[in-house]
Amino acid sequence: GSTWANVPQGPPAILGITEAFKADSFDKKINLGVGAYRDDKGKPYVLPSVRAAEQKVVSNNLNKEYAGITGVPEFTKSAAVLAYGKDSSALDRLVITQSISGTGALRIGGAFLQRFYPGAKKIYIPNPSWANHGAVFKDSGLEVDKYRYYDPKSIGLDFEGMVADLKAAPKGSIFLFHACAHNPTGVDPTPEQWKEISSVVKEAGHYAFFDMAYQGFASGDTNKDAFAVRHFVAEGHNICLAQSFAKNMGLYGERVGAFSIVAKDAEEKKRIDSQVKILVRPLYSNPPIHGARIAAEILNDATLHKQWLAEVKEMADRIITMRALLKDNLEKLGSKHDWSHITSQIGMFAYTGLTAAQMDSLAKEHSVYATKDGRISVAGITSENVGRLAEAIYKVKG
Ligand SMILES: Cc1[nH+]cc(COP(=O)(O)O)c(CN[C@@H](CCC(=O)O)C(=O)O)c1O
Repeated sequence: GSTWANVPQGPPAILGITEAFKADSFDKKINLGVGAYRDDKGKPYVLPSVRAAEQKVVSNNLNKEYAGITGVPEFTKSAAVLAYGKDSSALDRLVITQSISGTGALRIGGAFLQRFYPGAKKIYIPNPSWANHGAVFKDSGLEVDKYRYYDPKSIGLDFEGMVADLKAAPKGSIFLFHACAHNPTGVDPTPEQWKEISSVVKEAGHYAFFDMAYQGFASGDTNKDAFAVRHFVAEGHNICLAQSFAKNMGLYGERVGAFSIVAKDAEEKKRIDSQVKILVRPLYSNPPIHGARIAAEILNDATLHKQWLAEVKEMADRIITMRALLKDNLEKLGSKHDWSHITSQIGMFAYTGLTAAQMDSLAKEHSVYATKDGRISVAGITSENVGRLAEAIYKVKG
């Protein structure tokens, strides 16, 4: 028999929605599946600041030699400042390595925790969380458990449940937090709630792992979106952090990210840094240089940095405008439901509260494609399709 006779058929991945969308011949079909920004014409958007930075990189005529194991230093140094803030006490005790975007950063983090975390090799992720979190940490060799996060009744944060689960977990547990723009719900703790979460985490001696895949893309302000990360560090949590530049710089396919660990001091930083290198070397040896060079140009050149901030704010503002338009259209159609969650949620996604069956009807009867959990990528909404989208939602939910 064949070598691979025992390989089972797996379920379709998240990107399966895109296949169904592509197969649909209806000319007004709408894809609200994948978490990638689209402009008001529904087209992928390459930020002008990214194009300009890329021109600069190309004109520098650099060679194509290997980067070091931890990547392009001009990138990792500036990514650290972006996340932690230029005056952060973390910067001189920070271990940071470039990664294969956010996913790669999470994977390095999971693998490092599996090797060296002194407590239980188990990570608690929010319920619900990004579809890939469970698999990334499971494949890292960690046990994965969930903490209460989303409240279907209020279509908001189950803050009491979250705090209760933080308190109930064994002391010194690892918790994963979305720094901003929670995926898939778009529901974030308020700054006040983050302060409470930080003290509960400190009280219980838990370890905080932040996933910041949308810095700047959530509110349009990179500092505001980094509040939770910076508050935790200021409160003395030596966190670890996964950064992605897929969305806020539109560098999706360039796979630009970073993984960092805040160490106690310079001596600890040296030890951790050596072990991160030992972990990364046999994984992929060293990361791709082109995207990191583009990101470094943007972050390190004052003019490009300013231009980029304006463009990332523009993307965030378009998303916020589409949220308001969808809510208004639903109300104009006469829907009696409270749709305030559509505008109170933040970031790429809106958790509509629609059931899997209703999401199925959206696809089958209305050619609107999104994941079964009721998540829609707001970036897929345009001023041209928002009316039809509202009608479709009104028809399946009322
Ligand atoms: C919270 C979160 N963390 C990490 C990542 C990883 O991104 P990257 O830097 O590209 O490795 C994503 C992308 N999630 C959106 C993109 C598609 C995907 O799932 O992947 C999404 O949920 O649609 C996240 O939403």
